[in-house]
Amino acid sequence: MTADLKVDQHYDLIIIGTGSGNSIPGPEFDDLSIAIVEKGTFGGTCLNVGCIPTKMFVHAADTALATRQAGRLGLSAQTYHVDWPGVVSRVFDQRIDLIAEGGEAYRRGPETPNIDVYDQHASFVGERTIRTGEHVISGDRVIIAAGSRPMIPEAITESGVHFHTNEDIMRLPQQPQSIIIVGGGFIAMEFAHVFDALGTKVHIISRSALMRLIDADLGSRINDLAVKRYDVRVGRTVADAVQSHDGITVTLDDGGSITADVLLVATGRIPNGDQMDLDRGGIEMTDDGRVSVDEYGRSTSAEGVWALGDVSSPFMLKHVANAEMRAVRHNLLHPDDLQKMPHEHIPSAVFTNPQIATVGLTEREARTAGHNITVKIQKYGDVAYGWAMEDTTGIVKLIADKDTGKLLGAHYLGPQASTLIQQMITVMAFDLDVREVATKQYWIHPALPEVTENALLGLEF
Ligand SMILES: Cc1cc2nc3c(=O)[nH]c(=O)nc-3n(C[C@H](O)[C@H](O)[C@H](O)COP(=O)(O)OP(=O)(O)OC[C@H]3O[C@@H](n4cnc5c(N)ncnc54)[C@H](O)[C@@H]3O)c2cc1C
Ligand SMILES: NC(=O)c1ccc[n+]([C@@H]2O[C@H](COP(=O)([O-])OP(=O)(O)OC[C@H]3O[C@@H](n4cnc5c(N)ncnc54)[C@H](O)[C@@H]3O)[C@@H](O)[C@H]2O)c1
Repeated sequence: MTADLKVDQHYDLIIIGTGSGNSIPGPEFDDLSIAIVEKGTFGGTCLNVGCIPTKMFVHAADTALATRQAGRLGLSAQTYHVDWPGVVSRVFDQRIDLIAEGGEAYRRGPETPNIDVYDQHASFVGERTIRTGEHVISGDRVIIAAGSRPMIPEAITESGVHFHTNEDIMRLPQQPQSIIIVGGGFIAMEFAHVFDALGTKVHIISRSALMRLIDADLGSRINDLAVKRYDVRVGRTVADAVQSHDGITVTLDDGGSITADVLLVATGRIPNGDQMDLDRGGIEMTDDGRVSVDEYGRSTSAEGVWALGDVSSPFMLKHVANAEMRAVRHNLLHPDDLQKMPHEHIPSAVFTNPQIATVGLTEREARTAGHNITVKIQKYGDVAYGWAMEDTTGIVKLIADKDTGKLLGAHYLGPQASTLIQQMITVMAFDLDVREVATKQYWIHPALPEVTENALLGLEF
């Protein structure tokens, strides 16, 4: 396949993508020649346009919203001014961009002399052979860690209007007065909170209910809360869009229309394998567009090729990409002692307001799986710290197996959900019996985890 190709350089290892892929080469790899190929900004999605900058915006938004809601605590407070360019500069100029630049300089510099960096798009031209810009390089082993990109509905691309995604919305030069967000999942919910809390009028258009895959008891509350803050159009999609003096006017599939300053598209993400001529490398894809790997991260069709993270994983989350990276790194170093990709009890959190966090099965999934279940929904407002916060909407929902005492699912909607859930992640990871978890440890009084304690005590066996 590669016989008639002139290969400029051969490496022991090629890594495509510097998100989680960049964490593979540690000291154990110092005696290997390594090529890292990154066509975009060093550090990938999470660092540059994903998890980290969004949460830096969310923290500012949480502060602004807490100020807006301070009246319920008997305080009179107000956010007088949002210095949007200042927020953007704090996030990017003072933090993110420095980290990305430092990461690239480190890989290009004298500390990692065994590593060459290529900065052009990589595509396969043969078995474990890649073209990147003018170079053709080959490797004994290749790791595809090329991530994913935003999926844009055809009606929007065809309309020709200027739209934003997570890749540029956080670098807008000025805060918009109004924004249309298309999508009702993780990204839409986080940005809707950010913009609304900072004073932008938010319109959401979502084909499905907001957070469609969440447990139904949380889902109904999330959707009820959202309509109080945003103009929400669920069950709708975009039929057309036009640019005008006033901004962008989107026509919905029911004939309605919305005009706003800017348009943000957050309708899901596509793994990037489809842009890499994988077939020329003999690399199979799954029906839903991911690089096909076995439970150890090896390509199911191409010897010596591995994949990890969004490009191959069923879970598009950074902690999963990192965990898969650790498994693949171990497997490269210990071919006789392979570790499985850790895909059990994967938690996630959405940093909207109120926060959402979930691990394990929803009630419906637990019932469908045939478990004999016990369920408890505990309100934040029924524990002391919930009173302190005057919380009226937060809940914890726990689902356990009545026969075994094991936790099947934990779902939080409310302040600090992403932190509170960590105890339930531990319970599932270590397969603890919830009856003991409730009673055989101290719970600090009157701290917020008492909401979890009460939920556990409320499970009936
Ligand atoms: C707005 C947003 C917020 C998010 N927030 C969270 C969160 O709070 N928590 C969480 O767990 N997850 C979050 N995620 C998901 C998380 O960012 C991803 O799951 C994670 O970054 C995937 O890592 P990766 O290494 O697989 O891919 P990436 O980090 O995307 O890295 C892939 C790299 O490969 C490069 N590349 C792609 N194709 C090629 C090619 N052909 N040649 C050369 N280089 C190539 C890309 O430029 C990119 O730098 C968020 C995602 C988004 C978009
Ligand atoms: N905090 C986090 O962990 C975090 C944050 C952001 C993103 N992520 C990851 O990134 C992934 C992608 O996020 P996302 O929000 O883009 O996708 P998503 O899959 O979470 O949600 C997509 C939403 O877009 C809607 N939609 C799809 N096509 C549409 C159309 N044509 N018109 C109107 N609505 C449409 C869907 O109904 C759904 O509500 C997430 O699934 C998650 O894995 C994680």
